[in-house]
Amino acid sequence: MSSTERNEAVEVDVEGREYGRPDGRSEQVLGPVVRRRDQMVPGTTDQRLLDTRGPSDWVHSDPWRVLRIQSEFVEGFGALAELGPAISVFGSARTPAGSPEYETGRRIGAALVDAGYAVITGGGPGAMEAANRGASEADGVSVGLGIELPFEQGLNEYVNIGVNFRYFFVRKTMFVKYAHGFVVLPGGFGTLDELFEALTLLQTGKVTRFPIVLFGSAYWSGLADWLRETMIAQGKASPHDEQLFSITDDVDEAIALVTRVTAEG
Ligand SMILES: C/C(=C\CNc1ncnc2c1ncn2[C@@H]1O[C@H](COP(=O)(O)O)[C@@H](O)[C@H]1O)CO
Repeated sequence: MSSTERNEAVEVDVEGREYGRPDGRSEQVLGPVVRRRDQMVPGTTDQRLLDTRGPSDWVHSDPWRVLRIQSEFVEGFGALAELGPAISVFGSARTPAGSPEYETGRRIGAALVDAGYAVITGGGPGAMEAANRGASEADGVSVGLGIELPFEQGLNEYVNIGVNFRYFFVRKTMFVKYAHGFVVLPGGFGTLDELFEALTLLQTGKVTRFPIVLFGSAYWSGLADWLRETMIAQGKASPHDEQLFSITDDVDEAIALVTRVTAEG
């Protein structure tokens, strides 16, 4: 005897599995959707989620990447929304632990905490570790926004809130969105990328009142000279764009400069 003969509401799918309601009612509830009589479909939503096997190449497609990107924004916003006032500190991943530059980063991290700020870094080694270390040793909030890189790497041990990102551009949004300003220690391409992202956002008015402090005049003055004498002199930026950042060698002055806008309200 077939299942349809046993019970009118129970039907058989193409693979011979029974579906429909065994209590005799021809109705199917699929989440918010109700299906009745000949609109009923085999199985449940959970069964289709858990039981199905099919092609998997869609995980490498752009629509799926869009969802992954969206989930990074969701995770980042969720982790950082309640952070309170914070400053992002950038600098070279290659700054050796214990070097004078590293110790300066550590002092800056601690001084920012003493001034009432959380410290956000890229969560990696070198200058990032130094700033996180100073912040954590001062019992402050020490945030590391890590990035997936082609080689094995974890968040430095001084991070006490960490979020790992796949996409650089999502991570860069977090550095700006959750900080009141940037302190930039000597660094390479990664540091310049973060610096110029902020400068571009400021220049184009996408962010306002966002102090950028370059720490270390011996390192940064060559760049500042080139910006003034070549880029601005040849009309590729405006003379007032030079005022989008400050340069200092003094930790206390760096903290005063980077927190000035916030302190002034
Ligand atoms: C080079 C090594 C590790 C790199 N690991 C990084 N981890 C997290 N964030 C990084 C890393 N490298 C670059 N960044 C980001 O760019 C900035 C530093 O780049 P730079 O080229 O060294 O200036 C930094 O602020 C990060 O946000 C092995 O030691």
